[in-house]
Amino acid sequence: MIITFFPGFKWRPQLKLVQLASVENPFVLTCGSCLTDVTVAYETYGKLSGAGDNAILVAHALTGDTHAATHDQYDEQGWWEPLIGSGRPLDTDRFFVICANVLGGCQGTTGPASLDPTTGKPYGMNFPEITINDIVRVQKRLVDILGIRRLAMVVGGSMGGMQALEWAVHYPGFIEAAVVIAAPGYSAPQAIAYNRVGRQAIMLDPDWKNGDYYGGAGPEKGLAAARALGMITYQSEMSMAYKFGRRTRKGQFEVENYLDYQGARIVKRFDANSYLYLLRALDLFDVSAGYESYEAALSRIDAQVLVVGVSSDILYPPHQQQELVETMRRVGVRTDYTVIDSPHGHDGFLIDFHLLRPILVKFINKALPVPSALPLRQWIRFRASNLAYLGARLVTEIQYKPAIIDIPHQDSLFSR
Ligand SMILES: CC(=O)SCCNC(=O)CCNC(=O)[C@H](O)C(C)(C)COP(=O)(O)OP(=O)(O)OC[C@H]1O[C@@H](n2cnc3c(N)ncnc32)[C@H](O)[C@@H]1OP(=O)(O)O
Ligand SMILES: N[C@@H](CCO)C(=O)O
Repeated sequence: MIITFFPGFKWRPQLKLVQLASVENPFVLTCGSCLTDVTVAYETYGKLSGAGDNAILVAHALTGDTHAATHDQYDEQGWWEPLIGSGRPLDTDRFFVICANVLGGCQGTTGPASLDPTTGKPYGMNFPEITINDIVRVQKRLVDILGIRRLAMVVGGSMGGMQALEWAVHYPGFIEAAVVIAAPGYSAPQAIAYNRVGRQAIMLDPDWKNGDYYGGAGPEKGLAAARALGMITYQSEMSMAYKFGRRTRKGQFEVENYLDYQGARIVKRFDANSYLYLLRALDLFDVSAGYESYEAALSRIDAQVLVVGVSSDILYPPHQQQELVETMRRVGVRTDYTVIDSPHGHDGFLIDFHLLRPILVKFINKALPVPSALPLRQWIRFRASNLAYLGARLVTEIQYKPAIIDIPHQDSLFSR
């Protein structure tokens, strides 16, 4: 087993590592290349039932990791904290929740920063091209090894939503339900265009060194610029107006400070080569790849599917989800569709938990009904945690005033 070389890899006590490919059992990628060592990092919550049928796979987005939620009160909050846990929509009293770092990532799973067994050095750009289908097939090896007979559900937003859809198409009969949030059936040219510019920012940084920068300074400026571009596409005109208005600090607009901050943060926690490979996997995503047509691919689905769009998403706008939904319905897939009315843009799926909670609960109750009524204690805990969360969110919303209204125009900044 070879673990990742990336210094930003964050070890957590609950992280588990498993080797899913070896020389005897290689993993053949869509591009035809072979990986003879695939290690996957994952975290789990709750208990697997004796029948191995209560597992939910949570698929993370581009720079996500295995830590979707806390394991105990001392633990750091996860990126989907309000949705996973006892009494929450992905109820760990009932479900066994798994979140694995994707193939090509840098948080424990094999990716470009891992050591290439043939050279003993990090793969860098020798890492083969990967696709969402490859990511999902690695996850299938993981769930098989964990003793899961059939997944109750796969759920994710953005790149995670693409994985959920890919699961439904590639493994019909193995998953009961899929939730596809803020993701299309295939990447549109505009999304590919953003990714292209992001990749160029990294590759034009002299410190990128054709991907061979491990052990030295990496392309920090390039990665920060790529992330800044990404962050713009994850938000909306309205959310930026709300958050930053035209306020300035330290001689910059606040929105510039914000992008600088996000750029500085990504270089500490993410590997630039992983960023390149995963952006490419997003570009290549087309759930119909390898099938006769889009309809033919989607008609394979026998899971119940919930598609959720975010009203202000400029990256994968709701009309892309609507097209996916219409096609699925046309070919007979049981499909629910909702658009959350959010000002937060694409990343609303990481922010608007108060909107996602009831949608997920309703869908789970429908697609995965509880065999018998919930015990009273569990029901009370569920309702109480729902109310507490809604209360906290209401307070935040009230404080969240549109800053743009009373911010004076500052010409001086433009002459810098
Ligand atoms: C998707 C997965 O599977 S996991 C990956 C999820 N994580 C990410 O995407 C990381 C990058 N994205 C973010 O940080 C996003 O903030 C979200 C989507 C997670 C949350 O969004 P919001 O709640 O709207 O937070 P917001 O964007 O306002 O603030 C985020 C950070 O910017 C900082 N910030 C806000 N305004 C400014 C500013 N004007 N100048 C500098 N920094 C700022 C905040 O302090 C906060 O810092 P922290 O994360 O260290 O606490
Ligand atoms: N903000 C997400 C990407 C888009 O959803 C992430 O960094 O994973």
